[in-house]
Amino acid sequence: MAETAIMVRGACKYYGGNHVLNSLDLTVPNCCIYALLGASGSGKTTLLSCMVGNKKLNSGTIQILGTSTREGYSGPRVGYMPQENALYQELTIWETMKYFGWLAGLTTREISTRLDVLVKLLLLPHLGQQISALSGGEQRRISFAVVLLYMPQVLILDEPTVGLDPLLRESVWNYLIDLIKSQSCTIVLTTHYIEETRQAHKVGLMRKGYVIAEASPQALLGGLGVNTLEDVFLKLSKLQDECDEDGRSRFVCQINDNFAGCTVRGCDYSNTSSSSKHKIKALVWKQFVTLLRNFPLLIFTVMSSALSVTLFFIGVGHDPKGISVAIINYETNCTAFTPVQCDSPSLSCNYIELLRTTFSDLNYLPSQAEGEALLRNGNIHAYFVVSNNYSAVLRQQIYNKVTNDSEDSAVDIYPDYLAKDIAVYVKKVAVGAFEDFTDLFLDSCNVSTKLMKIPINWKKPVYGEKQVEHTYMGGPAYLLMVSFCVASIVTSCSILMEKNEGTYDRICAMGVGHGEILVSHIITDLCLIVCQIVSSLLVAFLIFELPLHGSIYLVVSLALVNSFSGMCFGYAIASILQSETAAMHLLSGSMTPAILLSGTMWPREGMHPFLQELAWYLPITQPAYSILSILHRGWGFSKPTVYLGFVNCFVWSIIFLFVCLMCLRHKRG
Ligand SMILES: Nc1ncnc2c1ncn2[C@@H]1O[C@H](COP(=O)(O)OP(=O)(O)OP(=O)(O)O)[C@@H](O)[C@H]1O
Repeated sequence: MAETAIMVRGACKYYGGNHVLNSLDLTVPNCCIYALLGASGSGKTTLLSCMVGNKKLNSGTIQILGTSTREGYSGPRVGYMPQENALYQELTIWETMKYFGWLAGLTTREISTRLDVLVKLLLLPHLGQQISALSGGEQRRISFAVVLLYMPQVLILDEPTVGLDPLLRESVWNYLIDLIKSQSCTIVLTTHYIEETRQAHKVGLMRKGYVIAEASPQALLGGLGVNTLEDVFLKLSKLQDECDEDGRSRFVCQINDNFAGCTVRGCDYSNTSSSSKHKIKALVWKQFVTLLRNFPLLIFTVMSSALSVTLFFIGVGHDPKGISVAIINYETNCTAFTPVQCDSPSLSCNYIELLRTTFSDLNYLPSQAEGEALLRNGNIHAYFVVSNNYSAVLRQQIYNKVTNDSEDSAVDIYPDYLAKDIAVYVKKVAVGAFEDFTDLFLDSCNVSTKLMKIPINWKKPVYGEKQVEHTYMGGPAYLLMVSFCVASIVTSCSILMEKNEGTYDRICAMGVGHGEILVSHIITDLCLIVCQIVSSLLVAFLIFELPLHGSIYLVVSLALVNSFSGMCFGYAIASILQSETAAMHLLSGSMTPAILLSGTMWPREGMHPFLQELAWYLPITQPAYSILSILHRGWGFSKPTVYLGFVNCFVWSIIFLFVCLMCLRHKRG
């Protein structure tokens, strides 16, 4: 077995113009504690992240136990304790240990046995306590216990003793020294407590992007003739600065050192490893436990689509109510109601009575000027003006079948066209009421009602009802839109939260693959999505009686594959971006055009030809046409409109998953 546990050669890492690692060399022999010292921001964490494979070097090599980290993560042979605690706040201490233990391939019994030792060593709190309820220091100890639990061959610890009291720090150091002796493991750690590294076998001093000296503490103290490691650091820093000022080649202090490490016998604990199946099982278990711990959020997530669909069915597509309309009737004041009579001098009252069935909020005004003022102030939606000899002229026009150019037989309507939908509705009601009124009038005069009919016959529609409400046309498409958006939000947030808590990197460093993490998320998120779809469809069909002429299986399958493509979109976003806020911005920025162009807000036929073409291939558009055809036309899978909806979802899912996997593989910053 190799005598060098970790070998770093010519490591370079930069962020823009900031050269954090500058051709750094470092050698960690087996069976030693290697303490990496350096000022804050000197690049210690960056180096450790590159060692465990969470970050990629721009150039240079890192070998851990003979394996290059460029070939991937080092797996459970290498344990990593990141600087942040990287724990799941919703889990209890015992669940945390079980989860990380399972990922490392331990059985529950082994976890329990080892935990007994760690509880005593690190004075861990009661195992049933939730991580979120622990203090910062307690969480730090749990984070440390996690890596000691599965006892890898190489432990990489980023500030393991920060936040611990001096007594505890001492017992931790004693434990680490015992580990080296009993398990012949190798430990690399960083710390800001310089003096505690006297107990390390080797100390590396890092400054300006590289290691300026690397030797045992005794050799460093003796070689530089000082009493403390603080003084060693100070002296070497000054020498490095002088060297830089003189423009000499870069400063490296060579110190003779006898520490040579040992030949690894092999760690008792380190030969555990977990199969993909077990890792996915552990990941899924953890996700379900965390979901259930956030029960109100879980319920809201599941019900959010159903809630939006409910609001859509209640609030969208219905005829406007409570429209306020004013009447200025110069013919008569309509005090007494009389049925329609052929020779009536107040036919306008009969027409107004028919209007009143729709416009219950109908006010009489004495003059047109008052109507105009009310309309301009936004107090009414329209006003109708009837001339003083309306009935006589209308009768003459209809009954004598003569064309009359007089305006007196017309009711003038003044609408507010800024509220265009309402103005159009007022027009529809006014025309409808007039048709009913002329029917009644002609009947009373024993004249055929056909006399006043427009010579167009609306026959029974091929699909749908004559009076179909927009709700039933827009509702299903809206359901798909909402479930796509909710799915992408849920999935992107679930991954990004894991990334930001540092747990993603931690489990990757343990050898859990991106694919395994993705599969586990797909399993959990799919369960959520199924619940969402079922609740939304139940609301649509059972409460709002959405008509269904086709196969319910096709509707459910389409809703599922559409949400699945939304999930994949969420994964792609989570793999490209780093924060939930950025993901929310991208989601809203990309979903709004997709929704606008989907044809549910406005027919695609009304768009610019280029947009029409583009919109057709976006997510949601084809599925929206597909679900409408299944629901209202009763079409089956053999119809292109139907199967293209499914094809669209599959193609987008594959594209999003591909983007996601590519980004996760190559984006190690
Ligand atoms: N993702 C990143 N993008 C840009 N700069 C980064 C990134 N990560 C780290 N850096 C920069 O790299 C430098 C080294 O950071 P690093 O966290 O490795 O320092 P450190 O020695 O571990 O500090 P500390 O002891 O305070 O933890 C810092 O200047 C930091 O701003």
